[in-house]
Amino acid sequence: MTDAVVPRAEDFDEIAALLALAFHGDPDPDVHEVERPIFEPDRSLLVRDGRTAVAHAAAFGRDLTVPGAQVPAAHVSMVAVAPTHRRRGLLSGLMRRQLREIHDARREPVAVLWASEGRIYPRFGYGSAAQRLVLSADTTGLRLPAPTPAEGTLRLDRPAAHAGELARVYEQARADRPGWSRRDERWWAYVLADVKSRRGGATERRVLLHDGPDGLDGYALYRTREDWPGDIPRGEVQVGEVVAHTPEAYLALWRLLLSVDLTRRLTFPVAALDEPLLRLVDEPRQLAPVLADGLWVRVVDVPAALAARRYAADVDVVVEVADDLLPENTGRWRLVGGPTGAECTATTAPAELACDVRALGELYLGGATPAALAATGRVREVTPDTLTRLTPALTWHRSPTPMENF
Ligand SMILES: CC(=O)SCCNC(=O)CCNC(=O)[C@H](O)C(C)(C)COP(=O)(O)OP(=O)(O)OC[C@H]1O[C@@H](n2cnc3c(N)ncnc32)[C@H](O)[C@@H]1OP(=O)(O)O
Repeated sequence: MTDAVVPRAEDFDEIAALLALAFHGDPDPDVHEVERPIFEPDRSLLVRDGRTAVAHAAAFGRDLTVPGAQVPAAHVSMVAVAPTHRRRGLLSGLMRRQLREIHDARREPVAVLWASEGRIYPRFGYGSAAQRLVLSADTTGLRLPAPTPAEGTLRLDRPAAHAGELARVYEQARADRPGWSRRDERWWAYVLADVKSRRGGATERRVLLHDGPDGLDGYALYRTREDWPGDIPRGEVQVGEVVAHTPEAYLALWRLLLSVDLTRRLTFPVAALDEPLLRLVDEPRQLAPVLADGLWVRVVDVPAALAARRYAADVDVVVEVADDLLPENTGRWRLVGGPTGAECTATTAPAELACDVRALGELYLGGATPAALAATGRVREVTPDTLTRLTPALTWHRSPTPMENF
């Protein structure tokens, strides 16, 4: 078996075949053509046994919105180990090397990923940072507040014709949404790609565009799937993302999505924990929200990461961090910051709070409270009242949202 190597662009099909094997799919040239443009070979690591690819992990360079700022983040994905080579430490080797390379390059203070299973990544220091609600709604009789004249007009179309407009709406909203990643043209093409074999029996993707008084101010991406049990219409609306700048746009989009003729169900797997829809419908229980993990954050460079985000209130605290994989992070750090900026430096002062690097990841986007993590034992209050003092600074006015499973 070889040590992990950096693959070449032409190795992509082999890597895609390994991913298909690990994720129980068949190699699909249509999927390959969608994924090829986002593949960054020089950010990938590949292990071969003889001439066969047996393990792979990739990273993509994208900016991530964090509380009050944008941070370059290694977006880790395309992780797979062949069934014949699992549980021999190949993933562990790839994760260790990948984290070391991200750390030493000093460009990206954090790494992020979506996990196929929640138990895989905590051992590598990833913390569940942006949880989501998976909505599986029974829309029968579900009502929203009555429309007001301020609601604008809706247009329905194929998304590819509107990529530029969608990008503008998304980009404007993204600045205030921790957990959202920047999408350049390549990523918009990836997000809007609509491979037939991946539709699961649903229609092609559609875009619903809302025009308010100042033009386009919201959109929704969705599909529908027909279902006629016993000749009774029970179709499903599958919502991918909803972005709206105004309450009127938000309401108008959801009004249509919740009332598509011949449908009785709606799914939306990436609702925010503070999703307004839960407070708008007349029977929130019919949305049947289920809590799930979404975006996991690995703080790779503690002082750079803590200095890069903003804090909702002034903070001055000494934190003792433990990191088994990147020992440079282990030690005491003084964080001084607030709404306009922050500094984080090594210190010999006594610690007021102690935590492992996984807990820092959980706290990083402002979604978890220090007290909740103290209850897990991953955060320890050394000086009384530190948890109470820190909570308003570390949390944020919006729940972080895992917007896109990359
Ligand atoms: C960001 C993403 O791309 S997420 C996608 C991840 N990929 C997949 O889920 C595809 C299918 N699964 C796989 O390819 C492999 O099983 C992987 C990548 C999840 C794990 O690869 P492996 O090489 O088997 O992991 P490795 O041998 O390094 O395991 C390290 C430790 O994690 C544990 N572990 C690894 N995967 C899992 C799992 N799915 N569930 C539970 N424990 C796991 C191992 O038991 C081992 O524990 P130990 O150190 O206590 O013995």
